[in-house]
Amino acid sequence: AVQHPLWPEVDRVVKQQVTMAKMGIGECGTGWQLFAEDGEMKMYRREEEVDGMVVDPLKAVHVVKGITGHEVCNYFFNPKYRYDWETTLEHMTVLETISDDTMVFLQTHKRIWPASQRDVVFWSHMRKLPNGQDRDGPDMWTVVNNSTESSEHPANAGKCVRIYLTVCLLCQTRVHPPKDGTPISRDNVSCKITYCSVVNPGGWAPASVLRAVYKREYPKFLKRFTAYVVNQTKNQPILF
Ligand SMILES: CCCCCc1ccc(-c2ccc(S(=O)(=O)CCO)cc2)cc1[C@H]1C[C@H]1c1ccccn1
Repeated sequence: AVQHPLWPEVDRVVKQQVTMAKMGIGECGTGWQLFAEDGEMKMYRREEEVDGMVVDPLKAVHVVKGITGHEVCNYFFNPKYRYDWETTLEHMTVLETISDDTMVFLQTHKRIWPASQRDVVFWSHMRKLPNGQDRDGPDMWTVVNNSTESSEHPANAGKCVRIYLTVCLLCQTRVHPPKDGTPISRDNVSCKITYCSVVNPGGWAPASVLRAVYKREYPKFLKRFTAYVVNQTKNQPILF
């Protein structure tokens, strides 16, 4: 089949992001600080500035009972659910559907005082990853979101400042088969979620404001999103 012009970039960025997401916090270089913890959820960030702008990379690890990696990635990737869990979203448009697992989005996010409102254009790709090592282990699933250009929606043409991001959601399903050989239920599955993101806020915003926003928004986002998936799937057959 004819390749979409974005495909080589999608494939390269997905492989690069999954490799980094698989690395433990210790292997990801130095300077990571734990900045939020809530039960199984641990959030780390590294303080980094590019041209005087805060672009702190973020890495969160969470283990959620009762859901699978395939289910988590479906609810993160599929636009029809996004308004349900993405609280900072003001508007979302699907600019292009490249395939059933690759789409291009335009999103405007709610303004965060005193900074100006932001928007973002990104491709989003969902993929099942071969479970290299232990053959019979459950698969891993990922969604990678990466900023891209759009000639119809040039950066900073309207009221919004364009932000640039790379996000990787990497999910590993864990099954704990019941001792008595009864069929597997949601009590026997859990999902290890690794969420990595680097957001360049585009135009200038005070470092103190950005860091306060990230500190507040990221834990809220991951807790709300995972609770949403648990609630959506609880009475449905398990999707491995
Ligand atoms: C002055 C603030 C400038 C930056 C505002 C802003 C915009 C978009 C985003 C963002 C855009 C996409 C994603 S995603 O993971 O791809 C899911 C799809 O929506 C994630 C986060 C983040 C933030 C920063 C608030 C911070 C923040 C952090 C987690 C959630 C919401 N807001």
